Amino acid sequence: MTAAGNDVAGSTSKPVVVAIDGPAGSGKSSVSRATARALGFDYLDTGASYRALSWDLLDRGIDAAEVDRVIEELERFDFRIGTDPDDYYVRVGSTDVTDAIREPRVTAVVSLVARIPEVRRGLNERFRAIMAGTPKPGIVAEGRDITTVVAPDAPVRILLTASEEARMGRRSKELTSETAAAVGEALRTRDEADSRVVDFMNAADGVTTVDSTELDFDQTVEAVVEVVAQTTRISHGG
Ligand SMILES: Nc1ncnc2c1ncn2[C@@H]1O[C@H](COP(=O)(O)OP(=O)(O)O)[C@@H](O)[C@H]1O
Ligand SMILES: Nc1ccn([C@@H]2O[C@H](COP(=O)(O)OP(=O)(O)O)[C@@H](O)[C@H]2O)c(=O)n1
Repeated sequence: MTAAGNDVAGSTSKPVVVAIDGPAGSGKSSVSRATARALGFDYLDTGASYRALSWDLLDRGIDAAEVDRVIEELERFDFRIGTDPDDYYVRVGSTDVTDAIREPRVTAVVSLVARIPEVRRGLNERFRAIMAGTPKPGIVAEGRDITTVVAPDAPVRILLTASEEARMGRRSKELTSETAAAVGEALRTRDEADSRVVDFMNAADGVTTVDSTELDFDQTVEAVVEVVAQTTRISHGG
């Protein structure tokens, strides 16, 4: 798999980027991580950085609507993320926020933070630096605008979708502190807000759609790995 990855890039020095976008609950994080593991690649969860910045703003009592203060905070935002699929962590300064960034209070403000263009530009620069700096032969990067804005030239670009019902069902299974109805409503509201900023519901030109509605987790990972393998074959002229 490692050698195949280098073939996609056509070089041993430039890491292969597998870009994956999709709505909340489509399986981006879990499927991307498992795909990275299967390919011997790194894994970049871009949503975690939007969440970490949101956590940091809440921690400092900064209102996400105060755009100037958010931008100021972004400049000093000391953020670290683990890109090894077997060693995932998220840190802000010396605080481990891996679990805290999933709390509903963070989820509730993240779209407000993510709609600020300066925030997107600043974080995108960090994502590109992380992708370019991976010591692995490739990196699976997932979010909402990886296939279109962050890495539009990636050799493999995938839109991972699932029906709203399936996505809500998966999410309500994992968050036990909230009712299924509350989880569903929060997810719908967030997708709506996020969709106003970037289109992650329709595949852009050249982006392959993987619909996981009828697939279980392992089948979804296999489907994504197959898209990567197909790209490799195409690059070989076969
Ligand atoms: N194809 C699938 N079938 C069933 N459950 C899945 C599938 N893909 C992902 N999941 C589960 O759904 C939940 C949401 O997945 P996650 O990776 O967090 O999605 P996202 O990052 O797109 O919000 C997780 O608990 C994950 O294990
Ligand atoms: N590339 C990205 C990734 C996330 N985001 C924002 O970050 C939030 C959290 O992303 P996430 O990937 O952790 O969300 P889930 O789909 O895992 O719930 C999203 O709701 C978006 O507001 C973004 O704007 N662009």
